[in-house]
Amino acid sequence: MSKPRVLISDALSPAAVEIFKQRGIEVDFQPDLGKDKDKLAAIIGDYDGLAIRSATKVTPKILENASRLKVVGRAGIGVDNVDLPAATARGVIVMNTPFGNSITTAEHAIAMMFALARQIPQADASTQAGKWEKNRFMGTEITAKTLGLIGCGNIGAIVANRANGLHMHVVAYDPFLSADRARELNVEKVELDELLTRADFITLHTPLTDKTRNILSGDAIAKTKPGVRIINCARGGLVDEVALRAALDSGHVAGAAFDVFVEEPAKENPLFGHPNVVCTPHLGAATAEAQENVALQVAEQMSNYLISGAIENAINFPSITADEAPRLRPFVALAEKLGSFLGQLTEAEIRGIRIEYEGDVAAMNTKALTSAAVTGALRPFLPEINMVSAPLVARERGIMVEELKRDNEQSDYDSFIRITIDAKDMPRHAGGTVFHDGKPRVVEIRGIDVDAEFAPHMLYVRNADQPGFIGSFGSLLGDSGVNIATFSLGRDAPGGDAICFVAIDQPAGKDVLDKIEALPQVKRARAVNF
Ligand SMILES: NC(=O)c1ccc[n+]([C@@H]2O[C@H](COP(=O)([O-])OP(=O)(O)OC[C@H]3O[C@@H](n4cnc5c(N)ncnc54)[C@H](O)[C@@H]3O)[C@@H](O)[C@H]2O)c1
Ligand SMILES: O=C(O)[C@H](O)COP(=O)(O)O
Repeated sequence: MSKPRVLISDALSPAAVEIFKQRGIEVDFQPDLGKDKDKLAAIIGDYDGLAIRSATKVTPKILENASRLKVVGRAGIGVDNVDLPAATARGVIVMNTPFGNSITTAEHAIAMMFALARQIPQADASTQAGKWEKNRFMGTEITAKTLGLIGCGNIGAIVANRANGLHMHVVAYDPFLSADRARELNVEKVELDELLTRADFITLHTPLTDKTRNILSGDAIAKTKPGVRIINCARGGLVDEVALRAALDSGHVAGAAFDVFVEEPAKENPLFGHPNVVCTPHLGAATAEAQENVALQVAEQMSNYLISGAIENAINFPSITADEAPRLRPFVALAEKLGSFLGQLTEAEIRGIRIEYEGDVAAMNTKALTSAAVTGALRPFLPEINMVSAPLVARERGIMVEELKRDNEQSDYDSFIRITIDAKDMPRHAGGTVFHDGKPRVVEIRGIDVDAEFAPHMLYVRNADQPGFIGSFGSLLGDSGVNIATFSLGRDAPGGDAICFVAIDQPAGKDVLDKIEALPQVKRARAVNF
């Protein structure tokens, strides 16, 4: 098998390159490539992984060309430069490093607050211009002032901690902040309107979503305390820049410090040129420490996924730890093959897929297993589907996916998975397990016990349990030049319904299937491939 290949298309710390190499992954480091979308689109098809910061835009067009891509790793927090639905639909895992640059970004917000309070950039420019304007720069003290946090997650909490150390009073608006957590952080949880009227400084620490876009709108800014200072080190678009400029011009807002802008790179912006505005070019995460943290972490996470299937910090897939990955792998194969078996038998519209987990497997990462089962079931109809895209694909098609878990008191197996496809014509179900050899096996089809390993080419035959069938079936295959590798039989009762599941060395064509179906005992014969 060839080595996985990763492209780094943004300015990550070179520490990432070393990690990829140590893990046996081929790596191309082209730190400016992300800015050239056409060049990226032209070469992305050669890579299994793409490591980025915020300059690379992972658009549907890039993804369309990314035929081998399995993972996008964001060395940082925000993934708004990645088209998540498009990545998910193409089965590409998107992972980030949610904590590696939080301290650094919180420190930047605090630095911005001081820069505003004491007009440090303006005083610096004036002093170095030889003006010595000692009376021009009258600042404001931070101690005992109220800091309003909009968003109190990882970064907001660190800002709160530092602000407490500065003897500020911290109020926070965050619908997901619990009363206990607020107490622990020594912040006062308030509604947005109260924050607006009370805060001397407002700092934003939410992602940009439909709910947070323009959370500081013109109306919200009008409710703020006269003389308020506003800091945005989270995402451009949280504040209405035009309305803020007007409020700065009128003197209602005393200052604004922005690291992020509606349009980036920000070459022009409504805030630029105002004497009380301080801007930095999206430097929140730009410290040597943070960059090393996120680069090392993303390279480790991507390598783990590409080498062992372990998934950490994925935005669009449940986590699979490195310990869990090897235990889960045979069950992923079992779930996918059982789903595939039933999917291949199904010709009518699929309305639902139920996956039952019994015994030890019920305690495993069943979300991943369910995705594998759905992948197998739908792949005969949708060849591009994979474990990442499967839940979305099922949802989009109105297919109900249901998971049930039970202990295994009733079962003969330590672990047992049964899948039922509810199709418009009839439900079909099959169950399987993994033995100590790590090989997935089918042990139940239509409620009838069997015992068969999966093989690349198989025949599935339903027949009446009558004498003479096995002999004529075997002769027919032999006469057709089809060699039987393994043969597994089951029946519900003597003389009742029987099934056989046969591994064959050569694929069986339609002519062979027609001949099998012409045997008097046979009700149905299908070729299935794994
Ligand atoms: N400037 C930079 O370089 C830089 C660096 C790192 C992170 N960031 C950005 O900072 C932001 C915060 O990062 P984080 O790690 O703290 O994220 P986080 O997910 O830990 O915290 C975000 C918080 O926002 C809250 N929130 C969500 N919707 C809200 C709403 N409508 N109103 C109020 N609060 C809401 C959430 O409950 C959560 O507590 C992200 O947008 C991230 O991309 C910027
Ligand atoms: O979301 C983030 O992590 C920050 O916005 C940092 O972005 P950057 O890696 O492009 O500096």
